[in-house]
Amino acid sequence: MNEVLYSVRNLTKSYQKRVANDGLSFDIVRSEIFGVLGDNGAGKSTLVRQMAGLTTPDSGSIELFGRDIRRNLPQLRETVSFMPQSSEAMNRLTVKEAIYYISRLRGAGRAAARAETGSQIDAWNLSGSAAKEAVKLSGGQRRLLQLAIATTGRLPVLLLDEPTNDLDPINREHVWDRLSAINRELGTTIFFITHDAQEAEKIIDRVAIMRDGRFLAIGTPAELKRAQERHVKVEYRTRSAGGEPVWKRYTTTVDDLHGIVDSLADEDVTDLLVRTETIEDLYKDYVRNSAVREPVVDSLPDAAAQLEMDVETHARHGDRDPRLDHLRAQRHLE
Ligand SMILES: Nc1ncnc2c1ncn2[C@@H]1O[C@H](COP(=O)(O)OP(=O)(O)OP(=O)(O)O)[C@@H](O)[C@H]1O
Repeated sequence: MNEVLYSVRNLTKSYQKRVANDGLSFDIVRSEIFGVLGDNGAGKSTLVRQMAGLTTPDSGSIELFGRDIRRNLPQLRETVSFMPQSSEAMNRLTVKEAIYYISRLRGAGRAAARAETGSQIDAWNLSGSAAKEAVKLSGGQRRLLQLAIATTGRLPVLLLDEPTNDLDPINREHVWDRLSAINRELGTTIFFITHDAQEAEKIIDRVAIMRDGRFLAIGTPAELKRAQERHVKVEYRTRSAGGEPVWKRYTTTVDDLHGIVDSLADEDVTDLLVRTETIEDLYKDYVRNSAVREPVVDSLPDAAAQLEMDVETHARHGDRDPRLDHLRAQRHLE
């Protein structure tokens, strides 16, 4: 059942002359995991802060369950838990106290709040710092505390502004696994902003790629990748150029892969990576080429056009290479 939970229409927000959100329209359905990727200053935090009712739009609307959020702030507070990029509100409380009081504020009795505090401390790898004041935590521990606070009380919607910022690789993986488990077990709807596309991709149902206050693309990872069908990335480090090792990177098709890999036999290759394209690759493509791309999934260039673009980019950079010649011959680009 695709019940629309959030409905955002023509949302516009400017700061002085800077347009931070430029006519955004999209829905979030119940129990989905929706991620927003975008470059610095794209307008992501502005968007999520408006969805949390903390910033007022200049124009457009944000509805939650069909009702304007600004006219229903009590409903918003009971339904939505927002984790900002940073917060000092709990600085003077210990980890244990912060979670306990949030649990109480969200309706738990004393015993239930104590139990929830214990389980949240375990769930978010905070047992080593339970008695520490928030102000004395490291950046990563503070992020884990923010996540513990956001998920305390099991509100049905989570809005998370960069949930894995400051975290080491193991905790990053843990956070994505945990968010996925919360979504699966409780049906929690999760909307987040991230720069951690590679990891986030594992749990995302839909993703939007944002730049200059607009969505360049929005859809499921499979929809966005449709245009890159059968595309693979080949990256290798070689010393054959003489002297210093250099990394070389190509986008190619599965059909052309054999020729490329065969040709590497004559090179002094020290590292080789062959992988399918990720959402992070798509994000970089969209952001770098945003001036020439149309802002909807349906108008993504087809696979051949994408390949042509990549090969031309290498050619413009004067990157002459036998493998590129091979590609050009294959695709009759010259
Ligand atoms: N309170 C504010 N006053 C003035 N300008 C602001 C304010 N908040 C954001 N902006 C501007 O609006 C634009 C979008 O900012 P926003 O924080 O939404 O971007 P972001 O995509 O979240 O960036 P980042 O990934 O760097 O966190 C930026 O140009 C920023 O300088």
